[in-house]
Amino acid sequence: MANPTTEDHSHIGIHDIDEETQRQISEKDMAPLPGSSIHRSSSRPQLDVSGAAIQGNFEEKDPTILLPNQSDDISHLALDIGGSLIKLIYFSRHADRQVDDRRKRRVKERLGVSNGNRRNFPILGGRLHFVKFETSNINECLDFIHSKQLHCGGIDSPRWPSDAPQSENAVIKATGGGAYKFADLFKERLGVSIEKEDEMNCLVAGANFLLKAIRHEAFTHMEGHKEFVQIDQNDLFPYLLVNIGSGVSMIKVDGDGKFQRVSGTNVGGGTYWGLGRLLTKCKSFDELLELSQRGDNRTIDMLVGDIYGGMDYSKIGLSASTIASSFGKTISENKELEDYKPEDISLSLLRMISYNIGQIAYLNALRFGLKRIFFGGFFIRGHAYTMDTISFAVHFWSKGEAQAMFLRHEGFLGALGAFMSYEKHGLDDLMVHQLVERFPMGAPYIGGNVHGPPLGDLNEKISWMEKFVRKGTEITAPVPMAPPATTGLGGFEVPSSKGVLRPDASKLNVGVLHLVPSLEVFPLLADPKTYEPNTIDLSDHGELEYWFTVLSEHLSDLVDKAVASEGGTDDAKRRGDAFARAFSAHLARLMEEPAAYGKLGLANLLELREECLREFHFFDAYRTIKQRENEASLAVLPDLLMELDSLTEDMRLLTLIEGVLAANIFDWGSRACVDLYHKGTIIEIYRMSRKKMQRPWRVDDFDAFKERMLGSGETKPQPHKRALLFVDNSGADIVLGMLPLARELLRRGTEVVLVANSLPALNDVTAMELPDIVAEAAKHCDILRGAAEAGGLLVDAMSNIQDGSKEDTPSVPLMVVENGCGSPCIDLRQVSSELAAAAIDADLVILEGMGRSLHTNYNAKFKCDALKLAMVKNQRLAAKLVKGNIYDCVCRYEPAS
Ligand SMILES: CC(C)(COP(=O)(O)O)[C@@H](O)C(=O)NCCC(=O)O
Ligand SMILES: [Mn+2]
Repeated sequence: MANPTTEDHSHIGIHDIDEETQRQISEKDMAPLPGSSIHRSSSRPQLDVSGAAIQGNFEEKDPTILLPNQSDDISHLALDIGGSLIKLIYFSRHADRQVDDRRKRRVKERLGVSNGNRRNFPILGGRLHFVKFETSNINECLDFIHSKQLHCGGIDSPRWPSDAPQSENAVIKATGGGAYKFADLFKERLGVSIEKEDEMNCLVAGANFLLKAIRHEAFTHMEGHKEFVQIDQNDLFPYLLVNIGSGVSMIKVDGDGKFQRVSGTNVGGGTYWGLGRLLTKCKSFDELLELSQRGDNRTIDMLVGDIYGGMDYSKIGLSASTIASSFGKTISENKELEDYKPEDISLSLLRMISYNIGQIAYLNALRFGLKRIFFGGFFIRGHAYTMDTISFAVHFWSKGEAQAMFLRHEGFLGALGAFMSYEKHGLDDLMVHQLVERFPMGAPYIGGNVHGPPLGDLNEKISWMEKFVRKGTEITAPVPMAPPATTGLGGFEVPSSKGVLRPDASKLNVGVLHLVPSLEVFPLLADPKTYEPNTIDLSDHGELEYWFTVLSEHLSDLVDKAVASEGGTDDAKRRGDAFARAFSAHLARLMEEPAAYGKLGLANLLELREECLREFHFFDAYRTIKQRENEASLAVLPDLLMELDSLTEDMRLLTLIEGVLAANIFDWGSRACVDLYHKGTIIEIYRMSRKKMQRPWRVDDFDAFKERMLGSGETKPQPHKRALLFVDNSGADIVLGMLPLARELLRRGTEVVLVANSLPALNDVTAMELPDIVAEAAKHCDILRGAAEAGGLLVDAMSNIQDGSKEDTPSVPLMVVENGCGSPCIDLRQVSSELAAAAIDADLVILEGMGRSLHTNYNAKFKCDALKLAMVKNQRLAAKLVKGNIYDCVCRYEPAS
């Protein structure tokens, strides 16, 4: 079976080259390379449609079109070269992993699935990576571009550029002063020309894109507390954009491309860094910032209390601790520069500049009647004190009327804007649900700098992880960053954080953006705007700590499984180690700052684990377990079906639901359950679990569900037209639980769509595995067979049906669709287009399992009838969610809302 990988870099072929050799190669190869440039007939990139061909099925609606002669490379890279920092954004395509999956094609034919709602280039998805460098180390940036071949397509590109025709006209989009200053250097070293884009245009385009397309982009930061703000796309304008770079620009933004620079100040990041360097002898901006963490500005600043003998000046609302004059105290004391602590100077300076910017920003907002102010630029660096001070100034002067907001991709506005100016990629109409932010994985860490994006090559990733280990405790996370420092009330007190701002704290604070054009919002959500997938709020620290511990404790077991799934080879062990380190590092990182990559829920943590496994090429750690359990369960299925068929309709429905709940015990993600599995065979545990199914369950809406299904008294209700069954685990769960339930629905004339994972996660069954399981089950059951045939599921799998008792009665179809994710949970804001298409005619949704119906979606409301079925296999969750105990069951039925 082909591995459904998220990316496949095997074509890169540099596994065998060690790092040192690679470095040497890239050093000596820095002259323009043959093949490093491409044809450009004008400064605007244009599509070369010669030789265009449809990829895949011709009959498909909106098929992918391959342009073999189109160099899509240039749009892979854009830069913002500022006075102190270079910000780089590049795009890597998802490697083409189209498998000849007939199930997919059948589903498309049957359901009329489109390629999402996007028709433009690029039809294929990809990733946006964010990287930055010190401008003074521009060579490091050039090395990076060169080593990843970003100027000619990138190593992630399906087309390796060696055969690309050479031209003098290769172009990279760039903004910022350095686009002018370093143009010759780029030409000389990489053989590419820089096309300059207007800085203000870029800032605005970048900010608009982020605010519209990224779910948790904007946040407030007051008194150390970070809160994400949901921006309504239709109510975004006007706003004030304050970009704090070396200097500060204040821009009134009225729409896309509609803006005016209304003000600015020359007192900005450059002032802090310049003055700070002179006064403290610090060698870098980050060092200066780190120093401020330990400072006390009261030794430098003149406070109201200093003037009023320790008293507040309450008549005009000034507390004793308010700063009356920044640096004012130094005039009255007979001291020299050396007598002051550099820490105190740095803090005082930081506060003075941040406050001043906040105040000027507010005055400009007032001038134009703007309520919202977004602050961006690399001066902020996600630094709590800076944000608190700015927020305080805005809040104070506006008397709470205006609000300062910050952007997670604060430093990349200009670079993003430059990237957007390549007209052909059509990023401008991306929707929030088509972008998935993922944790940056195994980022390279060179000379104290995190270089952000995932490394293309597995071997590289592993050796970086090994390097982390060699460096010992110094590095706890691939992307180290500032602790959640709080600065006390209004940013006026001494920073209270005991944490140390690491020297490389501000390097990166964002994940990798995955562009998945085919994702859609699940159409049956009652209110997508208010939908929140996560049930458990991890902003509660106790909760966070608990789940971190659970995942950490589970880790060694998981590594064993993963390594075994790859044959237990030395290579697998090495990857297993690297995976464990990377995952622990991410956990440590998130423990320090849970909101580092946007709002964090339990579902994100569980998905992170799966992503991390895939990153180290463990594509299906539970493969053997799943196979074993499927076989064992399929062997007893005929007996179960016979037993069910002997029951009355009422009893059968109850037994079926009991069966689903009982079989949900087979969950390799639960510590308690895994311990159980040592105590008996699958069938023994299944029997035991079924015996314990005493009603009432902890949440028990069975009677209401039964009434909807069977009616009461004489009246027989209409059967549902189509049911979507979100299935969970392999083995007994799917074979003895969900399939028999599906069969019952089919028997009653309801079409059934089994919704399964696109990628493996724990022991969950995947959409790719389901057709074979259904085919096996159908060998023993006419209902399943007829329906699977009607749904086009059996065409390949059923060539050798054993019992010849095929009936010709027309049947409602049984189908399988993928859900678009590879996690034990599901975020219904981002599902596959085939699931979205299948949902159109559905009037019943059944969510099964802890991940899909408890951790996520327990509180989700649907436009149609919904049934949530799960066994709670964790004591804490049972207590918290249903005030019950481990192994309690949930059968929650909610009619259409
Ligand atoms: C990962 C899971 C959500 C999977 O459960 P499922 O959806 O298969 O019912 C669950 O196993 C879980 O929450 N495990 C961690 C908690 C524990 O080990 O107790
Ligand atoms: Mn599961």
